[in-house]
Amino acid sequence: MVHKADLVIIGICVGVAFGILIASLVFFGIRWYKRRVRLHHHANERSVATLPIRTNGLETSVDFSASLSNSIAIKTSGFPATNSQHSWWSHPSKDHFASASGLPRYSYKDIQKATQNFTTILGEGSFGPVYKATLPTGGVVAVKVLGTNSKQGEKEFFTEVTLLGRLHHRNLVNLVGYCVDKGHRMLIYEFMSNGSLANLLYSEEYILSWEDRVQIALDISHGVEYLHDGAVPPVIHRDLKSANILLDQSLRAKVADFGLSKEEVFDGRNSGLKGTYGYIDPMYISTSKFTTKSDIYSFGVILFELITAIHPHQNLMEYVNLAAMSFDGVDEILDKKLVGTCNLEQVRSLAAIAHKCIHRTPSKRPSTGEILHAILKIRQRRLIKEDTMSFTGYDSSRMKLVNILKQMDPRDPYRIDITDAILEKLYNMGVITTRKSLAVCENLSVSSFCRRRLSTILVRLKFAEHMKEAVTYIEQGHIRVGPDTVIDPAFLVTRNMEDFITWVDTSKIKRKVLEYNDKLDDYDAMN
Ligand SMILES: Nc1ncnc2c1ncn2[C@@H]1O[C@H](COP(=O)(O)OP(=O)(O)OP(=O)(O)O)[C@@H](O)[C@H]1O
Repeated sequence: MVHKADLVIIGICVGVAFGILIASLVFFGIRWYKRRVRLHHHANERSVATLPIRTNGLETSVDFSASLSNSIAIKTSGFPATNSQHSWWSHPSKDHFASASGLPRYSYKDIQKATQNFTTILGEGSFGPVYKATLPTGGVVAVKVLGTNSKQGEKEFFTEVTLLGRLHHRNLVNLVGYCVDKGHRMLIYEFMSNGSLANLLYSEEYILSWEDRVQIALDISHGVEYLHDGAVPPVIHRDLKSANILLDQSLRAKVADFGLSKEEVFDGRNSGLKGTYGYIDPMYISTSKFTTKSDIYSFGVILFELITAIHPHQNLMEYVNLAAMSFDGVDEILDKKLVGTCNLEQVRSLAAIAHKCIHRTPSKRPSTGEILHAILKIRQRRLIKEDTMSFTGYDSSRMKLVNILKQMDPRDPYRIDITDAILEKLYNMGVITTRKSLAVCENLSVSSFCRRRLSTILVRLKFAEHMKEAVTYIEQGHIRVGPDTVIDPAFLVTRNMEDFITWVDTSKIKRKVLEYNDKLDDYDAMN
């Protein structure tokens, strides 16, 4: 009996102890849970559980806690320490470590001071002005101020902060902080001292060398490859263009403005399209489906810009399509600042890659990895060192001329008739739109591409007009234009109009050219 009572007491004690244990677990569990909820709530600042980010063209939601842990993991591996950014500012705001993105958050006052009360404007984009900000430590950043009353802007703002907190690559323009204060929203980026690729490419004064351009193409492909294949989930840029490629002090290129949901393109009505005209994949226009291959199309357009320095808004594609009609057509549309300074074989190889990128069928366009590999091969390929005149270009141009001349009637004593035959040929090729003489061709209303191509041909043909037994002499490697004058055939294939004119001015040939032009005028008068 006693034995039984002992057992009951022991049972009760064990039960009570077990109860206390369970109660403690529940108590601490609830405390832990509440703490987590508080932290989570704090992380979302305004009790927003998820924020939309754009991935692969689809709206999706990112769990903040996951995004936070991701951003921290990324930052510790590749991003300059957040603490060092903290020390850039004299009085960082209290909650400068924004948990949403893992990026530091700064006060309006901080930025106002760093931008000298917003007087250091760098430029203005569709989201608002961008200012240069100098930090107390001397560090420089770029501050993009988003429009205060733009609803879209607010969404972009959170989208970008969240997304950029997770993304990091040396060929992306990194977000280094942000500001939400008194209704102001700003994105703080690393400063790119050489501005945009578009600015440099289209500047009158600046010359981007061929080597720089190949390196820029490589840098862009690295950045886009990271977005497409390195980021999880993958990111489609949606607005790749030369204005969104920024260059640092060593001219290394970084992709900017990714992760932004762009405004619709305005074309007089609601287009529903996003991106920038001239860079938009035609397949996206017809299907409204935006994929990584649409980015590849835009990248192809940038590659053609690098080769030609022709802006997509200035009929770049028209030039490209016409140039595609012959193997070396791209030589004719090569940026004139590069003529004689680069290897034409490399130019053609890069153009071939660009052509693949703009293939009509998206699935036939290469991946960024493939593009990267192909550009690397161009750079690494051992090519014969050439001086200012590329022999590849020289030979092919010379052959072209020889072929044109060969197709003329060599028995014809009158050069004027030869000219006419050439015109006929150019007319049939679609290079010129009317069969007038060469002398007036320059004034014809031909497309700008044709004019450029025509001027090249004109330079060559004007010489041809003064040749005696032109074909024979060209084939022998020199040209006799009179009893005493032999022209270096290199001038026949020069693609630099200015060099040609200078040379003509200082040579005996000038008189001949003038005589020839007079003859043509007479010929025109007769017809
Ligand atoms: N991180 C940066 N460093 C230096 N300059 C910058 C930086 N970011 C933007 N800029 C400059 O600020 C200007 C505006 O840039 P922003 O990205 O807002 O517009 P955009 O790309 O030119 O046009 P859009 O917004 O229509 O795409 C441009 O001249 C750009 O070169």
